[in-house]
Amino acid sequence: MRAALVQLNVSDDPAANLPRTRDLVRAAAAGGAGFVLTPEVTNCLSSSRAHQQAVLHREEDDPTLAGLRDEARAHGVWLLIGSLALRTDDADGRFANRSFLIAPDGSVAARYDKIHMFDVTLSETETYRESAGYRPGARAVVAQTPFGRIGMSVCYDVRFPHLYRALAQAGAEILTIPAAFSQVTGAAHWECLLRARAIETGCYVLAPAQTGTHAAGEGRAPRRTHGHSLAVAPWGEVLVDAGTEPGLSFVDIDLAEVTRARARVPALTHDRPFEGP
Ligand SMILES: O=C(O)CNC(=O)[C@H](CS)NC(=O)CCC(=O)C(=O)O
Repeated sequence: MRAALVQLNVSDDPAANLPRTRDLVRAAAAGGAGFVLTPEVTNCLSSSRAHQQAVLHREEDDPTLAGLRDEARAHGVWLLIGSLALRTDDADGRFANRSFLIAPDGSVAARYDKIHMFDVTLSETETYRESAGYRPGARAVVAQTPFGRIGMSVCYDVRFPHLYRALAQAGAEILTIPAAFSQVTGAAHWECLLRARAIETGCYVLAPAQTGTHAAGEGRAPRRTHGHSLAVAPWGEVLVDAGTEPGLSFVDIDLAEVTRARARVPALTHDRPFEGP
């Protein structure tokens, strides 16, 4: 099975982003991919709550979701929409950071709300308060496809290894980790974290990423993301690194590699109870 990682440089204008994303999904299908993956916040990357209020939709009427479901159906591909920023009915007005698995008939096969919120002060000039704008999820999701079971996650989740252990122990063979990783932490941690999650679980890791400079809204410095969409094999080798330009990367998935890695080092079955600390 061939997968394609779509690397994007989205703006804060969902209507401008969608045609570019559709073109890349179409090109991925034309290139033989049966599974296409897009990054976190495929519809809109914005740090301005006011702007998000103006341009974001609910799941039921989100044009990016509708357009990409059409694209999956038109080409008969499985599609992981890394995430969409969506309105919710929450009283506090927070959005959902929701990942979707779309089946080749265009239906929603699974959805996952990002659990861990990036509330981090990287420096005096770079702070993130994701939980102020987004409502965290509270449910881990494994979804069945004809080419393997998918353990879903988003971006900052990658720093919480117990989530991935739970996904793998629940049957996941492919972990999806779509991201909009910051340039600073990406340079320091991204590849290492992704390879560790693959090695610990004996899963493929597919991590489509945002890249480059993004508009940030009034009075804020532009956001910079790391790029380097990555595919990692269950034994830990990097199979594909997309660099920093938007575009497509293809990778072949063979579930026999999952079996082989886990047979060589069956750590996933060696958990032991312990007291303390
Ligand atoms: O804000 C949005 O609209 C979309 N969400 C994101 O870009 C999120 C939260 S700010 N980014 C991350 O989780 C980066 C994690 C990261 O960089 C790390 O773990 O080092």
